Amino acid sequence: MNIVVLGAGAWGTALAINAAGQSQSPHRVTLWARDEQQVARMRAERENRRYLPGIALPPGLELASGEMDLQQPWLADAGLVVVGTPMAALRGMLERLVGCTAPVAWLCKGFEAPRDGETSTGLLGHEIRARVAPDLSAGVLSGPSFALEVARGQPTALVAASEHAGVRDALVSAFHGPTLRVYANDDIVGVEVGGAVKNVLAIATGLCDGLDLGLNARAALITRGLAEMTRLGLALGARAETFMGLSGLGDLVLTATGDLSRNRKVGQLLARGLSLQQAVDSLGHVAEGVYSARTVVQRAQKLGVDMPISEAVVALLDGRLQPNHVVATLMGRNPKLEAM
Ligand SMILES: NC(=O)c1ccc[n+]([C@@H]2O[C@H](COP(=O)([O-])OP(=O)(O)OC[C@H]3O[C@@H](n4cnc5c(N)ncnc54)[C@H](O)[C@@H]3O)[C@@H](O)[C@H]2O)c1
Ligand SMILES: O=P(O)(O)OC[C@H](O)CO
Repeated sequence: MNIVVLGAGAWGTALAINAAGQSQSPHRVTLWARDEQQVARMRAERENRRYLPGIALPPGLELASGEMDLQQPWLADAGLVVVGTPMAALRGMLERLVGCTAPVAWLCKGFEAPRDGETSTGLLGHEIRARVAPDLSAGVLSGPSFALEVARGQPTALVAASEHAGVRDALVSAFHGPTLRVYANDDIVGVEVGGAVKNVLAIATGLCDGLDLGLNARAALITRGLAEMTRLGLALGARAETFMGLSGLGDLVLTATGDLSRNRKVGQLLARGLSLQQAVDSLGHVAEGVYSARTVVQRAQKLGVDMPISEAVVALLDGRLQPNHVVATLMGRNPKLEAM
């Protein structure tokens, strides 16, 4: 299969390395970045030092830069197009892929920021696709996966979610291999809600751990976070069992506890007294929870869904709640039934 990965950040590069680097890989893999200088350096160094330092690009991995449109020769015969940009760039990429006949999958996890102020709320990837490129066969590749571990070939399980069987099958054919298991799921709503909300919850557990509040508190945040993620997902039409899977519980546990997480790191840095801007600037990578948190809460409120942890994260990010008051605020709420 001819696989094209658009966006050479940490995750796009890691997946491209994985697909191109398998011994006797049946795939031809092209990694595209908009930054021509970055691609020139990657060609010279055979490494993506800015986003994935210390990992060699396999000899067979091809690199491309410049305009991204369907006329480009490296895109014309693609069997699968993977969009590896942050959520903020997904709409623009899908607009440029209108007319593409190959399956398309994005890797980003989050809600797009609202587009016209107070009147709209941010969208998940499949909702953007339905508006700008309804004829594309598309889906998402998600699940618990730190880019560095995938690039190193450490064992990982992902989930390919789409309403189109052809997209799920293409993702499995492209990436399932000795170190990656790719499961298929037709509940794209559930998979996308899990991927978006876990980033917000990881900010909360990063804060909790940064303040040394203990393992009990972290377990409580993860468990009650899973409950609120599930409530939002059900209200948006997802299936409950998806939240017990890779993109729900799996990615929540990884991101909320793993020190490779950028979202968790934001919480830890806020606990140390850094401002949000300082925390975001120090990462050098996108932390989608920072941009999705408000939308998670807005959409939950519109649907009448209670999401107290996400609300506390928004208050923290907005500066309305001081770091050392977040967990006390959550603990101070009235008792309730666990099932609610
Ligand atoms: N890093 C991970 O471990 C990981 C794992 C799973 C999912 N994700 C998700 O994948 C997405 C990308 O994450 P990442 O870690 O690769 O981010 P990153 O910050 O490492 O890199 C983002 C890349 O996107 C490029 N980009 C930004 N806007 C663009 C545009 N308009 N056009 C083209 N390229 C653009 C940047 O130049 C950069 O190369 C995020 O939504 C993230 O949540 C990341
Ligand atoms: O580093 P984070 O917090 O963006 O998380 C990366 C992946 O989404 C983990 O699955």
